[in-house]
Formats: sequence, structure tokens, C-alpha cells
Amino acid sequence: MKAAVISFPGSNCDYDMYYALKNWQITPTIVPASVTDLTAYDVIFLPGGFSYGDYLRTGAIAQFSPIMQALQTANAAGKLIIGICNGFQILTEAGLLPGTLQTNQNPGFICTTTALHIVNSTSAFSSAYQKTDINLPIAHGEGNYYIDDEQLSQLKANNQIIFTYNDNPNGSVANIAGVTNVAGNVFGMMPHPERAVETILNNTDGQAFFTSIINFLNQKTEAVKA
Ligand SMILES: NC(=O)CC[C@H](N)C(=O)O
Repeated sequence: MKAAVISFPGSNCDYDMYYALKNWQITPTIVPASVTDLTAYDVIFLPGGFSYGDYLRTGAIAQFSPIMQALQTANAAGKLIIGICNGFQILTEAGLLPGTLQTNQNPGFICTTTALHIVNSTSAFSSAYQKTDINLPIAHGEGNYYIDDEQLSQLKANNQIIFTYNDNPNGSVANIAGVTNVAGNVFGMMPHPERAVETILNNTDGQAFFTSIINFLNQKTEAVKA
């Protein structure tokens, strides 16, 4: 199983993600945002950070990177595309995920651990969780998820909301922390599962996130073979 971890100028969680993925049956490669072909990869991760210094608006410049056309192609092929924090911001800016990430309701950078509720436990990103509530680190200044009422109804009707905050730290509409696209192959979340994969980190609640993805990819491979 091959994973691309896209590195934008200003990404700072690319090696955290690379390190986390190495614990699973997955071979990660750091791929610069100047690359235009992602066909070699089974799953694509957009890590956290401050791509292009968060200038103009977070993710606003990254959406014009050469890699974005390859991401659109990967999406059309139904590949899993996962954005964490800044990656989530980039995916909304690029129109690959609905909604947008705004400045936190109380402006300022929040760096803490927060409780999340798993709303949809059957997705490719949550199916391995054995519990309904988990704790994950957050670290962002623009994590306030906004979506209008009409699109929010669609998110709910299609089960696209995967994680919500128990104690909404940034003012997100409907406490939303992580969503998928309609097809369920593109996912973004503000919290950082890659920072919660080992006991030495004092939090292993991110493990089942990666296990869910691996299980999904393995089932997909088995289905193709059959
Ligand atoms: N950890 C991150 O990815 C930072 C996210 C983003 N640039 C913000 O501050 O909102």
C-alpha cells in the first residue's frame, strides 16, 4: 500500500504524518506540491501546517499548486484523499470538500487536546473505532468550520459528518470537526490523529483512524482481486 504525503511550502506536519503512517502496513513518500502525477499512490494525505504562510487566507494559495490537478484526477478515480488541519483548509479552498474554515470564533491560535464524538462510525476514516468519543490534539487559528443551512442539511442527510467537537473550541457550525465529500472518498478534519498514535505521546486515540483507512484499502484491494 503506497501513501503520498503532500508537502507544500510551509507544511510542518508532513514528517509527523510520514512517521505515523510507517506504523501501519503502508509505505509513505513525501511528495512535493510541484509534482503533477499521483497515479502511483493508493491514498493521499495533505498534512497540517501553514502552506504559503497562510497568506491571503489559509489554503488560498495552495489550491493553485501544480499538485492540485493530480488531486482532482485522483478524486475522479475515487482514491482516498485525506486533509488534516491545513490539509482540510486546502481541500475546502480547492472545492474538494464542502464548507470553509474561518478564523476561530475567539481569534487566536488554540493548541490543546479536545474531545470528539464519532457521528458516523461506518466511514473509511472511523470504522475501526470501538468507542463513540475520543480525544485528539488540535492546533489552529482558523478552524471555525462554516457551511450554510442548505449544505448543512445535505451533509446530515448524506452522513458526511464524521466527527464533531464535544466542547466546540472554535465556533464551528454544528460542532463539525471532520467531514467527507458526498462520495465519501475525500475527508478533512482539523484535529491531528497523527499526533496521537503512541503511548509515549500520552494518546493513542489516533490509531483507529489509520486502522480504519488501512482496513478500507485492504477491502478495496480484495474486492478488485475477487
Ligand atoms: N496545524 C495546522 O495545520 C495549522 C493550521 C492553520 N494554518 C491554522 O493556523 O489555522
